[in-house]
Amino acid sequence: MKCKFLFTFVLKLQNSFPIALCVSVPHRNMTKSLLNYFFFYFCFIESLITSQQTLKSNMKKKFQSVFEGITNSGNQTFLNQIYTELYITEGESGEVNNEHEVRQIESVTWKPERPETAIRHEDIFKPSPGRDEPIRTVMTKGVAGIGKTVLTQKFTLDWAEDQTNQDIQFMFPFTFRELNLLKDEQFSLVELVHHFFSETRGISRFEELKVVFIFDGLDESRLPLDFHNNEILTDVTKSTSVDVLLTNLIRGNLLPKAHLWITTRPAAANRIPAEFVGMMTEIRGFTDPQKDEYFTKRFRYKKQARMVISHIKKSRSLHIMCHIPIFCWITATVVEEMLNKKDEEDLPKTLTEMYIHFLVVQTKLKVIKYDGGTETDSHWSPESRKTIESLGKLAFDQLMKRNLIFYESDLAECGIDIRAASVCSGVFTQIFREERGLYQNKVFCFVHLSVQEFLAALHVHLTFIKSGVNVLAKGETKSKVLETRSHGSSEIEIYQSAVDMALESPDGHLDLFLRFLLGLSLETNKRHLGGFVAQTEESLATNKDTAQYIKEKMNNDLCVEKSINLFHCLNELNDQSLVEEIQQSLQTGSLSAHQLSPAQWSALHFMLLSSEKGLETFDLKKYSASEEAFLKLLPIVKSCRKAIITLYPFCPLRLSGCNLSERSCEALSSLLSSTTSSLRDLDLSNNDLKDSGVKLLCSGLMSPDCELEILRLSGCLITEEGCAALASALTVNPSHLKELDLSFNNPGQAGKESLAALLKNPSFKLESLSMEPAGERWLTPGLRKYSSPLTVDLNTVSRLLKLSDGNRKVTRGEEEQPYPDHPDRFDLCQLLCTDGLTGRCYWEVEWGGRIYVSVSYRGINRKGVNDDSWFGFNDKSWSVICSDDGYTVWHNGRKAFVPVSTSSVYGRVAVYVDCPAGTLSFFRVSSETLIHIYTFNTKFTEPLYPGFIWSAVESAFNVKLLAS
Ligand SMILES: Nc1ncnc2c1ncn2[C@@H]1O[C@H](COP(=O)(O)OP(=O)(O)OP(=O)(O)O)[C@@H](O)[C@H]1O
Repeated sequence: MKCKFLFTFVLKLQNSFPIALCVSVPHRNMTKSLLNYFFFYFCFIESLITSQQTLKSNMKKKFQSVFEGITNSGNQTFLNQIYTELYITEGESGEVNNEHEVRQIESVTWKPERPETAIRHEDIFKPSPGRDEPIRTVMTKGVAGIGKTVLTQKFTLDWAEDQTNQDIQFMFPFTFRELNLLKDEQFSLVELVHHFFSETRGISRFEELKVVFIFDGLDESRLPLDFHNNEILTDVTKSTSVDVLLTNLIRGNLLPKAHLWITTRPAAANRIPAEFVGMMTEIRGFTDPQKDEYFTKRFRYKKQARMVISHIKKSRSLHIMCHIPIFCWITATVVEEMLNKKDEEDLPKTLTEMYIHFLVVQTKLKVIKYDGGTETDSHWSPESRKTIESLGKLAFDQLMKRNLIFYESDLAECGIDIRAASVCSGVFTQIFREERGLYQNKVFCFVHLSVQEFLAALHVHLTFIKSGVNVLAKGETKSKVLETRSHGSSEIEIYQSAVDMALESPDGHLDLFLRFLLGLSLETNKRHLGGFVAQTEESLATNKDTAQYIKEKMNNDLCVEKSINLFHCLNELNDQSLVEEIQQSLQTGSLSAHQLSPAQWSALHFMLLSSEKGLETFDLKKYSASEEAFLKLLPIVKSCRKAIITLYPFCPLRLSGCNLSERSCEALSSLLSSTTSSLRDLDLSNNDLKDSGVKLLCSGLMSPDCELEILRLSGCLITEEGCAALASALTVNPSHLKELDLSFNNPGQAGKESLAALLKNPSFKLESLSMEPAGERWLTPGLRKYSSPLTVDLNTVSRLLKLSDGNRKVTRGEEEQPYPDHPDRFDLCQLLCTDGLTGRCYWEVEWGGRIYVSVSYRGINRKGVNDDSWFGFNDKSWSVICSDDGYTVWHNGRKAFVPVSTSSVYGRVAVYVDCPAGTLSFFRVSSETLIHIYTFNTKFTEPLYPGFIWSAVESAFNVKLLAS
């Protein structure tokens, strides 16, 4: 058809309704009908704009304030005033997570595997780099109280206030909680929208509009969401059940161009098949700076904010929990009330303490606000006791059934009638909240799952104190407990059964409950509850027994998460023994893998992860030079480069001389190829990795995600084959590795050439390649390849020492020996060997009695009996003292290590020194195995000389130099 007239209108009526019309009119007569058409069209646009503006204005009113449990008392908290940016990440993982939700926030530091791209909330639908197509469905998961609802609220409010996402024409925020109430109703999609958003009643089609549907709280959905069996529906005007509507909307059968945002707690994320989720995001909570920001916003006075921040930083448990915004709010509520009356020192330090104060604050508020009482009146009136008791029972019963939301019938089961419940929720608004759904149905929930867990634990205590019944016991045992109560053994049974129950739960849903239960058993905490919970006599002894029981459980092979929770439990019981043990070992030197029990391992994990300073370099030898230790500490190795708390992304990984084998290479390879690995510097020297280990490592090295710059493989038993594997891995991934150390291996001519060629090739980043010394000699396993024979320097030998066995054995003599005068001779009972060491050297000696095995600069003082000449007591020498008290390491008069007693008066020690690297290591030798004692890291400025001291006049004290 030929075009006679062509009208082109480009109208921009309103930001979100840009209209471009390009109309060709085939005939002049058609102009009238065209104008008619425009008239109707503009009316339609105008009605859209009006609907949008009314909707925005209503949303502004609805979402400008946030529910914080105080709506009933008339106060308002403005969202924009308190809103603190959250750390949201994009992650592909749609995996089901069965862990307890509160514990997951702690374990974020343990799971840095998933890809991490931080996203700002307003960009949730924007395509991420490398992805062009728009995202239809975004799912955001996050644990209870992490801020999912607040986030969707902020997203909607920003839109309604014309701040962000103005290309979106309509936003429809739904909650599953409300949708549950329409479970048995029939609607078309359009009717459902009209039902909740009456402002849009003038609009009958949404296909051509840019709309966003938000569905908050999938975990609370009581709709079946049966994606497999629900009928297919494509007509937005056809009536059906809400469940069918939702499954079809999510599948994209209805409104395929709409955007969907679904939020959920992690455990329910899999209720929507992964194929219908375009992008998975996760709210990780507040980072450390965001926690500070939250408290700074929350408190009117800066001084108060500073005090709270410094207080929570002192307490590990509180600081971790403040990742969760709702816990920040609980902390702020409690601290605000207490700061007026108490010093910072008296503020709650453990989780249980914090929740007890929360309860006390709420109960006091009730006395003042609702009962007309004053601050000095007792807050534990019979009514408030009764209320707390009923809530406790409800909390416990529902927790055992895993219910977080309760209906009238649930309350009736606990003997709470609906009227009383309304009173509870009206009075203790911050503890128990009443949700009013459509049609005035009432649903109840605790303001946070942790509050339910706390009240449930309180219920267990109260029931036991009142009636002697252990509500955790089943059937017969319950009454047995009642009988045995008088014998004083039943209280501990409660704690033991709670520990067992928590350990049996696969998803840890009783973990926090257990922490509270144990926390409540402390006398100090009972005192905080001031008479509400009676004190029992045997508590102190019981606590000790419970702590012992927990430690025994920790020695069973538990998963990391479980033992971490038990560790928190010990903290609640005020039992610091495990931490102290580890702290002492760390302060004084090294930990041996063979000495650590599983419980101590958890303690070490916990302490490393909680280190406030973070890890700048991870040096495995500091903890334990063993493969077992490496594999156990791998989560920390990973977390030291990606974590919310300790962010040192480029920390070098020192694993030299740690007895690692192929097993570790596999783990390292996956670390190198993980998308989140920011490992740049890896030192694997002096591990017997062999070619097979290097090949495994190469698969990580060639991954496009590996950005390693420095790799040290010196003394790793590598031959031509390993070098070839390295050369081909670098050919695949040539752009990162700058430094490769392959000295003390046997690369052969071919190996040397293949790698040297890369050095010359400009397309490779490689700048430094060390391959000397090289040769067959370096294929001897372990450090013995560096063996160097020792020769006693006869001019240095004290006259108190006697030589025998061709000068290889030295004994403390009873009489002075007639050695000639010499300026190098020691007055002290010690000697030095002849050759000054400058490279890598290793030697072994047998000792008997009490002997110092040392290295020293030649310039050490020879005359007189003073610290200047005594090995280990000046800055020129280093010693390990070997005796039946154990091994102690000394330098410059300072003791570096106090290990457990050896209770043996003779033994074998090995010394390894790498002069250029500045490392000096001492080992105990037990059936040819080297057990690491201590490593000094320093800078040697002169050649080193091996030496020995005999510290007492005992002829049995001797040193035997072992042949290499
Ligand atoms: N970004 C934020 N800034 C300030 N406070 C916040 C923020 N997010 C959450 N909060 C606080 O935490 C409380 C709980 O948040 P919210 O209800 O959004 O959690 P949720 O993840 O939806 O939890 P649930 O899964 O239990 O429904 C809020 O009432 C508010 O006090």
